[in-house]
Amino acid sequence: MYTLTGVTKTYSNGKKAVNALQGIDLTIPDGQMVAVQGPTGGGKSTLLQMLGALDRPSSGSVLLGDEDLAKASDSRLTKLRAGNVGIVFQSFNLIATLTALENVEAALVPLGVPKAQRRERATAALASVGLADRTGHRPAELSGGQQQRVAIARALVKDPKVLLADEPTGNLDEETRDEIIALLEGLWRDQGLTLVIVTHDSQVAARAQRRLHIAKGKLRDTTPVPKAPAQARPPAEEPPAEERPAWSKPADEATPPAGATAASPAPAASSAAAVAPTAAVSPAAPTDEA
Ligand SMILES: Nc1ncnc2c1ncn2[C@@H]1O[C@H](COP(=O)(O)OP(=O)(O)OP(=O)(O)O)[C@@H](O)[C@H]1O
Repeated sequence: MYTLTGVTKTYSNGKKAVNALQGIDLTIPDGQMVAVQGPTGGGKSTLLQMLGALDRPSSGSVLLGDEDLAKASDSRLTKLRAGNVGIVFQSFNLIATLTALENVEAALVPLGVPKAQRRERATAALASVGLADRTGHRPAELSGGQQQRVAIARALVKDPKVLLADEPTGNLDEETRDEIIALLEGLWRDQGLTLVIVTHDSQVAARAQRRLHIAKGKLRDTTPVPKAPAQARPPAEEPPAEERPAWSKPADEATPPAGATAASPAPAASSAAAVAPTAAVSPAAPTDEA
């Protein structure tokens, strides 16, 4: 689980300081799928860098579990990143001279995984993204969607708890975008990952359980609140005829003919209690619907 409290990030661009994050408070429970949207320069990538332990905040705390990433040493951050977090970028960031298998294996080198295991795990990771038959191809021999699959396999081969994706579909056509999002959703559901996707694409964001919006370094939770089902018109307040005093009954009702039944009470109003926006706050057990 992430707990961010009062997170700020200020960059100094020459003489001018840029407040990229301005007092972010955010909790992300384990296993939640979160989309982060917002205008260019709003602070999305900076937030992702904080979550991915790629950078430290200027102030505030970023807890991953109970470890404060803001206070961890450089070597500890590297370890935390390697063991817990997989990151996928818009531009794939694959090494051009290596095959798909070698690109994925390379992620395990800093973890000290022996060569034979690296090969085995990388082969399995590529199979899990549907590329079992492309392990020997170099990036230039793969389509954009396939390259992104390699990048996803490279992020997942470390068996992370968290997968962060910065515009993962930004360089892809619509059909490939849908395939990659379906793949990420499937991996999220099957592996119980926490998945945070930065995206400009509302259709991608709509798939997430939780939606955040960041502009000028300030964060808002914009998860849509589910609409309560349409309510039936409330029944008249009038009590059933048999409970009314005789003087209030219409003449033909006041003395029912023998054998006639009493008027039925009006149907009870449906108990359409408003549905709370659970997705915005609850831990996100991946569901079968996703
Ligand atoms: N390394 C850096 N040095 C200086 N300024 C930076 C740095 N990284 C980001 N910024 C500035 O911080 C602000 C937030 O940038 P960030 O990349 O987080 O925005 P973003 O929402 O991801 O934008 P985009 O959608 O264009 O990628 C911007 O004004 C940007 O210019």
